[in-house]
Amino acid sequence: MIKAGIIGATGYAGAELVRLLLGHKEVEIKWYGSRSYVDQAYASVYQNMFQLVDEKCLDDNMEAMADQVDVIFTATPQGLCASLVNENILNKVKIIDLSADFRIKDVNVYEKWYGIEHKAPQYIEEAVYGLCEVNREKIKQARIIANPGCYPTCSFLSIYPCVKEGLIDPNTIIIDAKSGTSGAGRGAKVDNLFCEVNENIKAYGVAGHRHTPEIEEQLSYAAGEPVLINFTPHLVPMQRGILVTAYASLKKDVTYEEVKAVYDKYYDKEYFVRVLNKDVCPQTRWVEGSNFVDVNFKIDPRTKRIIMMGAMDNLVKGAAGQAVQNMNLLFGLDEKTGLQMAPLFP
Ligand SMILES: NC(=O)C1=CN([C@@H]2O[C@H](COP(=O)(O)OP(=O)(O)OC[C@H]3O[C@@H](n4cnc5c(N)ncnc54)[C@H](OP(=O)(O)O)[C@@H]3O)[C@@H](O)[C@H]2O)C=CC1
Ligand SMILES: CC(=O)N[C@@H](CCC(=O)OP(=O)(O)O)C(=O)O
Repeated sequence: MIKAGIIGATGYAGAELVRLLLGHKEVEIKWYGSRSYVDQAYASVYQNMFQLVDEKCLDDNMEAMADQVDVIFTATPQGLCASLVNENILNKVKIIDLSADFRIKDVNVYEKWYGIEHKAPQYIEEAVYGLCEVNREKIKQARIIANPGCYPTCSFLSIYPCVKEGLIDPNTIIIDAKSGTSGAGRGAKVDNLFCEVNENIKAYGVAGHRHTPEIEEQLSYAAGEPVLINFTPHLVPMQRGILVTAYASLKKDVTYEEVKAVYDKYYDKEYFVRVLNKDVCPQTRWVEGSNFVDVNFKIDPRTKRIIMMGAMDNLVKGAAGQAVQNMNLLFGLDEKTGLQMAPLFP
């Protein structure tokens, strides 16, 4: 059995990790880490875990945790994982960080966009960006996994084949994305109150959202050249789900069949990326609660642009599910272990 500890088990991403790991036949959760609920029963914080989890919440002592577990998930605010990790810990356990601390290779870019000092820049280079569909082999050898951001996962996987095969001019990419409010976490914020969110849709972080450099960096690797994008997220009155609609100029005339062949080349063997049938648009409801990303595209011959679309559950493939997928790779398990649940509907 793999022994797991979660720092931030009481947040939304952490709670989703608990749900997924309870259903994983090779994992035992040994440490439910919290900041505000230390010594309180985990099931008193999340009543869905009544009679399923008997343990109490513990603190965020990563050193002590590292003596008791094989893998530590950090589902905590930006900066916390970097402030805790050290060589002694990394010699004992694998770290899967759901925050952005190790996603961006240039520490100056991280510090500029996140507005905080990076406390462990010495580990940025060795950390592996945990997008399994792209970095599978590197992930297997890693000590630290930088679990990708939710918007970056959905955006990148929707666009990746077109960039990788040079079908589009990557510097014309515009990404319009929408997220349910669980993406903002459980912490109380006025912007996320029911009256602010319900019956409303709003853009935020326009021309400045912190996921912009993460998406640009990954697209740059795929394109083999620096890529600049426009990225606009929107908050929508749903609990879960991310929908991405991305636009880019085609470099040449292409047919549906040619582009479909490109998507199939990258995703035919990828269980968690479903390329939908012609003219079917991804919808968040058809991936909810699952680790699937549904993608598709439509060519607009009038404007010579292509519209690339993706839908995903921000808490599953966008966070906890992807973290479990990474853990499976790290421990030599079938990548799908514990993640083969069908999407939830209605
Ligand atoms: N929500 C999402 O869809 C996604 C989130 N993520 C990332 O996952 C991480 C967690 O996000 P999310 O679950 O939404 O956030 P939440 O606000 O819901 O949860 C934050 C968690 O971190 C704990 N925490 C906060 N401050 C500290 C601290 N100083 N020391 C120890 N623990 C602390 C909280 O503990 P307590 O509650 O006990 O105070 C809580 O368990 C973030 O880095 C986020 O970017 C990534 C992809 C998607
Ligand atoms: C709706 C909402 O607020 N979403 C969050 C993104 C989700 C998240 O927690 O970010 P990571 O994926 O980088 O960890 C945001 O815009 O900051």
